[in-house]
Amino acid sequence: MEQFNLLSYFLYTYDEQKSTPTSGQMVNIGQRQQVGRPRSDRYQYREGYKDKHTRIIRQEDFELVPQFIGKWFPRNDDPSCTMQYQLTVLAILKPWRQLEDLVDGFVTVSAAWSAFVLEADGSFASFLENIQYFYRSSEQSAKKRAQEYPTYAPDAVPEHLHDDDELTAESPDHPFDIGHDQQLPTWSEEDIIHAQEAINPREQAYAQSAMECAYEAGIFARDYEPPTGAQYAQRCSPIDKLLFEQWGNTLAEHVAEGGRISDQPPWEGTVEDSTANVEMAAGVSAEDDQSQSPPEEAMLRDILNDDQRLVHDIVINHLNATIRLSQPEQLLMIIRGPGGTGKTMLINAITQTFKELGMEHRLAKTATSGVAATLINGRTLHAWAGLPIRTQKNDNWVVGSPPTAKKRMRNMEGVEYLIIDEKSMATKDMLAQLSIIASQVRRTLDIPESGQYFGGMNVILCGDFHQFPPVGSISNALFHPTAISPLSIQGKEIYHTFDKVVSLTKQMRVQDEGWMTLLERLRIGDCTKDDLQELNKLRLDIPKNPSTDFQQDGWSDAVLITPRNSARKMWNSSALRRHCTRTGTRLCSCPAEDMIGTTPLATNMRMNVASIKIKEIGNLPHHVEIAVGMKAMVLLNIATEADLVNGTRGTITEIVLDDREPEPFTTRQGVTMLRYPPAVVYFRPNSGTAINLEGVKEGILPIVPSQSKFAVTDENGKRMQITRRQLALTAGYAFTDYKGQGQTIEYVVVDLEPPHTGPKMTGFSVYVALSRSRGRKNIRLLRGYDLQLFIQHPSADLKVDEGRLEVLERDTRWAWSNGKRYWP
Ligand SMILES: Nc1ncnc2c1ncn2[C@@H]1O[C@H](COP(=O)(O)OP(=O)(O)OP(=O)(O)O)[C@@H](O)[C@H]1O
Repeated sequence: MEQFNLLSYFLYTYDEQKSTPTSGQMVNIGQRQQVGRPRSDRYQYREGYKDKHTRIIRQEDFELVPQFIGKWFPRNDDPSCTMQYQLTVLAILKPWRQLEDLVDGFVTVSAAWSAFVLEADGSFASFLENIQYFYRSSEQSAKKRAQEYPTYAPDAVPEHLHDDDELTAESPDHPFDIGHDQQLPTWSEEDIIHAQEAINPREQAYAQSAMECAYEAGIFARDYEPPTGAQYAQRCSPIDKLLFEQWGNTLAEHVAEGGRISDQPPWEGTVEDSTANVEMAAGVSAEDDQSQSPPEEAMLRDILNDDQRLVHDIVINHLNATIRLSQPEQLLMIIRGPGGTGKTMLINAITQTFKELGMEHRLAKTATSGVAATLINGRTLHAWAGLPIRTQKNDNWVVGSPPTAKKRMRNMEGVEYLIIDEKSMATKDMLAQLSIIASQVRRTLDIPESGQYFGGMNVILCGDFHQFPPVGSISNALFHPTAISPLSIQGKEIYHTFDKVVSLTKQMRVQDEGWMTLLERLRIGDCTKDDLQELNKLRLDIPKNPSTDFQQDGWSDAVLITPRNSARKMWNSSALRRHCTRTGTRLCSCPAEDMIGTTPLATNMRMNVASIKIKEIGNLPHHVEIAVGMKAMVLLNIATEADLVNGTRGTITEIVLDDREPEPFTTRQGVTMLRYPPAVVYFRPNSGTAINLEGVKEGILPIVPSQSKFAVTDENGKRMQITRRQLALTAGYAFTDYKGQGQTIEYVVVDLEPPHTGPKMTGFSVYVALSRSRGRKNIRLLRGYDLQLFIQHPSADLKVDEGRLEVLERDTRWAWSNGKRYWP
């Protein structure tokens, strides 16, 4: 074995404990008998090393493929890394025990290398050839790409490769021609795109198998060729561009300023999908769907069910006492209720009554997420109260920076009632911070000291603890008993002072009784055998189930809810190609525009950026694919007040290209590769919009590229600040379960297959995903699921807290129904 090199040592030998009988042998006590393969050769380790082990040479027909972890091997034609190349190859192919054996008495590495090359056998040459093959292939594809698409990456292919000569095995880059002076770029455009799109193989496998189910079910064809003859979008003029930028700034101000623009009919925000282009499926008539659009003049309180009405009346009764200056005791109330029981509708009804009484300035509506805030025409709690995103030791978040302090004063002035929706995502820390900030601001506003939490402000927590818990850890959730930091201890105390509790129980979204009871049991992990059979009937991957016609209106644009981004991306990509093929529209790929100051990034820097996580570059993707008429979703809070927030869904109605855009190039796959993000895309949000910009059609909002700034270290270790411009948009045919929270979806395909990587699925995520539809007619399961999530409660701690809330609710209802109206 002395002559084994590192590669052959690992490929052809393995380690085993001396006492274990080897495979291929059968040992009989008494009479030793050998059956099967002959015994393998064994070698002792050197004295002092692994005494109880032997090294065994593998049987001849045993095949292993080596996988080298780490960066690619250095190339043989780059003089700057010749020594590294030679040492790497020697380390792998030359037998050695100590590192100095690599040079074997020679003075220089290059002399040791030459001596070794002279004696090396054929396998050595093919090993080197394989290393170099990678570089040759990479250059070939870069060259091909440059020919196909000259404007896309003019700097990616060096001048000398633009000639027509094919590189062959006899070309100057033969493995033994070391040291000629070709200076090639380290990365090709292909490498950069690979790095940008790099995805964990297990994630990829998860997504790929989701797509296989979709192909089998007839949701997508395996190949689509978007039409290349379709009309190109127009370029804008430099003057138009200024106007678009102005629009972008006007919208952006509505995040920073927080000023209301106009009043939106409250019910508009409760409707998930624009049904304008989507015909109702058989059996669900437009009349059935009246719940979505109450008549214009109706007072929403008139259509509330009994539970909704009880909450409404408790709050308004308190308001009336406040108006009469009766100084009612502080209202700290919890509204509970499974998804679809009308919490959002109730908040909108309460708002309407506040308005009717001329008291809207006394009410602030917030939610823990942007989408939930939009649905109630409110703000995120963080933005409204100026809550710190991350608290650091010396961070003076209580007083806040001057702009934050000013914003808090403006938002809280006059407010006596605060609604916080989506309480499942609120944390104990958040509640404590809010209480401290509100008390501090109210003191500044000269509101008499009450010694109460939130400075005496009335607070209503609304939502369903069975939906997503806070980002990070479930132990931060309000219901969870863990409280270690002073803030969370205080938050827990505050949460426990909420004493008025009402649950909404009547299901208003789901119209299918059987599905409703199944969801009720699923919520508490109490599904029966029949429930599971019922679920199986909805699975698309069970051949005996009746097939669903995915060409039919409604189903033809069904939305996927999946736990993983990888599956979301692949589904969106296919759905977008299907859209372009169906409608004859052009598919454009828009790259992000990255600059250092006014200079575009060099190739190596682009490669550095490609490998950074998208979250660290402001959530603006490397590429965005768009087409006119496509369903899209907004990725950032572009304009909270204009309902353009992270998760807003809508349709792209028009694309206008950047004025610098060169003649667009279309790939063989039918994708038009743009050089810059478009100057503007016009977007029609499904939930309507409260703002109308001059020069823009009603109901449409212009989206201009968003900007993010981030830092990257260059080859010399210097930090460089990069500005990225990109559309904060993605296709909206699939989204993650997290983004599904709070939405009603007309036709939905749900993927519950346990992911292979990352956080596990929970009872919460399964419940959120399955409770988006109105019934079994409109929902399908893409494939299997983890049974456990259906038969065990999602959280024992939640169960305990629910017991406590039930007692409070009994008291609340008893007092109310016995004529005690709480407040004078
Ligand atoms: N009293 C009512 N009369 C008619 N329709 C209603 C009523 N309450 C709610 N709805 C309708 O029921 C559907 C679900 O209501 P809503 O979105 O308010 O529920 P939710 O409890 O907020 O759901 P989630 O927890 O999933 O966000 C909506 O389409 C809404 O318009």
